[in-house]
Amino acid sequence: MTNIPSVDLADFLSDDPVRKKKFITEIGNAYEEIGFVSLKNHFLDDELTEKLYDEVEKFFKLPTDVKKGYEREDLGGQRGYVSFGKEHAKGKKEGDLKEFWHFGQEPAADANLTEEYPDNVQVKELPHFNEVGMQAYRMLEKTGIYVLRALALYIGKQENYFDHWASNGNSILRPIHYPPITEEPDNAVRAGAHGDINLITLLMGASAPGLQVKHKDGRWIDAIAGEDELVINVGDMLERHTNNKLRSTIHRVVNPPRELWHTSRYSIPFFMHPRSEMPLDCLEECIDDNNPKQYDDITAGEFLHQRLVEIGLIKK
Ligand SMILES: O=C(O)CCC(=O)C(=O)O
Ligand SMILES: [Fe+2]
Repeated sequence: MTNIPSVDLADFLSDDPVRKKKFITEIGNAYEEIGFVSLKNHFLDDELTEKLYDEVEKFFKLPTDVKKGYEREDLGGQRGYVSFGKEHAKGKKEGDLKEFWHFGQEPAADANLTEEYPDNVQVKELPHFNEVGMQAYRMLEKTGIYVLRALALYIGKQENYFDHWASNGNSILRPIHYPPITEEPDNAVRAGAHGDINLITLLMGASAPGLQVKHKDGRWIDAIAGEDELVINVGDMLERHTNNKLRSTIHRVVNPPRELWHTSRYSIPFFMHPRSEMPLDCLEECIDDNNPKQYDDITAGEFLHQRLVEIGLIKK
C-alpha cells in the first residue's frame, strides 16, 4: 500500500463526466497538497515493464569500461550512460550513489521542431535494449499526455493546452542502478533531496524501497507504488508555470540499512519535458492578489540548461 493518494486513469478516460471530474479534482488536490499520486490503469503493461527491467539489469551488469564507452559528456549526459557518482542534487557536493542511462525523444517525422534532438545511443551488446526502452518511452509519454490534460482542466485551461508542448517534447526515460554499497558512504546517499526539473515525472515501481517524499510539515514519507501503479509527481517546470499552485515536492532515495548494503536497487523514472521553446511564464490563471507572480519569465530550454549546470552534468 502506498502513503500517497491513489487515482485511477480509467476515471478520466470514461465517458461519464462525473468520473472524469472526480479524477481532475483528486489529482489536482493531491498536487496542491503533497505533489505526488500513484496512478492505476496507465498504458505501460506488466509484460513490457518486466522486459525493460530485464534489459536494464543486463546493461548495468556489463563491464564498467563498456558502459563508459556509451558516455556522452558532450551532450551533458542527455543521451546514453552517466557513470557512478557524477550527478549530485542541486546545492549538494557529494555525488549520488547511482549510475544511469538516458533514452531521449525520437520525434515524429512531421513534428516540425525548431530544435533537433540528438540521436539515442545504441547499445551493441544488447540487441533489444533500445527497442524495448523506446516502447516503454512511448507508453509513458502517452500516459503523461492524459495526466497533463487533466491538469490543464484543473488550472482552468483548455484540455489540450499542454498537447502541443509535450508531444514530441524533450522527455527522458532514465533507468537507474543504485549499486551495492561497499564502504561507509558518509554524507552520500542514493539520491540526495531534490525536486525534479521537468513538467511531471512518471516512475514505475522500483525494485526496492527507499524513495521518500517530504511532507509540508517536514516529515519524510515513504512513497511506494501499489502493484501495477505508477508514481507521478509534479516537477519544477510545472510548479513554476502554475506559480506554485501545483507543488514540486522534494524527494530523495535513502540508503538501505547496513544488512542490505550488498543489494542493488533499480528504478526507472520518465521525466516528461516540453519542447525547449515552451514559455514557463507564470499562467494568468494562477496569479491573483493573494498569490502574485513568483517567478521571472523563462523558456523550458533555458531552465533545463541552468539546472544541468547546477547538478554537474554540464560544465560551465
Ligand atoms: O529511484 C527513485 O525511486 C527515484 C529517483 C528520482 O527521484 C530521480 O531520479 O529524480
Ligand atoms: Fe526525482
